[in-house]
Amino acid sequence: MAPNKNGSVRSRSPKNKGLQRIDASPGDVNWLTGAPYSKRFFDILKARRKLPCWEKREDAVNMVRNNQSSVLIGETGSGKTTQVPQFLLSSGGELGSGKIAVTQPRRVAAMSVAARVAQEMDVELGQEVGYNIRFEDVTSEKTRLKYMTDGMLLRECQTDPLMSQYSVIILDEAHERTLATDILFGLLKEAIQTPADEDETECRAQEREGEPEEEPPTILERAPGAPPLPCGFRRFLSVECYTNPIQPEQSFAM
Ligand SMILES: Nc1ncnc2c1ncn2[C@@H]1O[C@H](COP(=O)(O)OP(=O)(O)OP(=O)(O)O)[C@@H](O)[C@H]1O
Repeated sequence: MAPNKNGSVRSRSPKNKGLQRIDASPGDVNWLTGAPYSKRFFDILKARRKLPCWEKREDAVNMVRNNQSSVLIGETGSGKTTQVPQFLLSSGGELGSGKIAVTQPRRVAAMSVAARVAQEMDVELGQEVGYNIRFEDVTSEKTRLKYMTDGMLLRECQTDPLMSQYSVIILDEAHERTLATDILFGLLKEAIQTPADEDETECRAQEREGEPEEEPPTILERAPGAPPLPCGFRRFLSVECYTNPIQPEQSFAM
């Protein structure tokens, strides 16, 4: 990659037009608000372009677009939490048609990541990017990207089991196996169940016959049909992305 006239390095432009707009140039306006971008936006963008996930942005979008459930694996600090939701939102189409939820096991993480992403997108926290933790809902009607504790999403499921306001649900820090995230796995799996998934689950059950001890399902097994997208890093952490195309005519038994 060669430095451009501003001295910054820009990676190969993705084919997806929505993704092209997050790699803004001076003079562009914010695709979310229509306002001119601030100087801070471009300072942060320079750093974002160097994150490992940035290079994989088109792959990440295609993976989530083409699969009902996906697993993203990358080393800590590679941009899974802050970047990938932005890629999905900006890519548009079905993925950007509803809100994007990103769960965090901890309240502080939900708040601080939302604040960081709001800065990166050059929007006011609580507007296009917000967070929802117990006793604190910093979102608005404009909110497209919502960081929230896994407990809050679980609570929402009680009144909306299909999580119909979301086009994508990302269960972040899934390896931590909090009770709420584990229950969400089950609820999401129910919500997106298809005959193909059932076949695959059945195959796995047959493969396991005769094994001396049942191993707990791994993250990959809990997201059937999900091809993992490795980013080639030293240490594996996981983010899980579930697309939930809104199909109001279908009813699911929960
Ligand atoms: N609040 C912040 N202030 C400044 N930089 C930040 C902040 N949050 C994240 N970053 C930067 O963004 C990069 C990507 O962070 P992000 O949380 O998306 O990574 P991650 O792959 O999700 O990591 P982890 O697996 O540890 O959750 C970090 O390397 C860091 O440089």
